[in-house]
Amino acid sequence: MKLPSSIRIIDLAPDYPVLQISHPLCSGTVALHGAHVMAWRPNDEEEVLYLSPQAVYTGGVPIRGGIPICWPWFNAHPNNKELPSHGLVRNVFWQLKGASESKDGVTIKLSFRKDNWQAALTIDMGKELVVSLQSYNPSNEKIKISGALHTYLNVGNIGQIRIRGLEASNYLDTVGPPIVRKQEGSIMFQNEVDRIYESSGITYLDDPVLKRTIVVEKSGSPSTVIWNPWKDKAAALKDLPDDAYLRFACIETSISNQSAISLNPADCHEISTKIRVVH
Ligand SMILES: O=P(O)(O)OC[C@H]1O[C@@H](O)[C@H](O)[C@@H](O)[C@@H]1O
Repeated sequence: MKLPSSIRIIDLAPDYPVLQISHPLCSGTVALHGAHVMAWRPNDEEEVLYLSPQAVYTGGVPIRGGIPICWPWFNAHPNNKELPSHGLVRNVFWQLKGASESKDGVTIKLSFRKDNWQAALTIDMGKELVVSLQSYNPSNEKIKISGALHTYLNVGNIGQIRIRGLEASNYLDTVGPPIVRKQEGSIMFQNEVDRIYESSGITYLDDPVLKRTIVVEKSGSPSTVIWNPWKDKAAALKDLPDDAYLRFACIETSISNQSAISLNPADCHEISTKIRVVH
């Protein structure tokens, strides 16, 4: 495939191709492995996504940071614990289907198919980042899908950020025995946070250290996951520096397993996340 001048392909590791985007409006990196947006920033901004300096670039290993695509289920499989966490597609190479550029940015298209699981991802990168995941049902039977666009956002200091937009939403708190709670006010981080909010609304991450607000809009997604592993869990993750929990918060455009979507034969469902920075 002939790539436009603002996109070039390099091997980050042997047999590990990534697309490097260098456009007048933005720069970024997309791995074919996992159809993974590893980095993105408008050219006048600091990096918007957090990418672990200890991320592993080998087939079969999910990349820590950026935007992992969790699909067709979220976290542990709902009834088969032997299957990989967060689905089938974050640790395999996707097919590159298209790459184009315009004055507004670049568009990259990737696809995945294994048996009756078929998905496509469109990445629009410019002053905003839009990632859209289409799930298809190529089979003759109804299938169920859930998952997440598991976005790691780069922050100045986790202890000083605040997430708005989920006030008054119910959430499933999964730190300890799962329990439903109601959000009071905005979210601040003082320990591990692992929550599935019932919300299809916009969220705002206010960062007084980097002096910016990251706005996350979404569609096709009935739940928003907020995650930070905090100190002990971060230390247990080999592909994350011990103190890296201070540097990111995940706001995940998701479909929880509880609200999995049924797809009839030939049906398609799209979830999409749109990220921008405001000052
Ligand atoms: O370590 P993984 O498989 O990438 O998962 C990271 C986290 O992903 C989040 O989406 C989940 O809510 C957490 O429970 C999980 O720990």
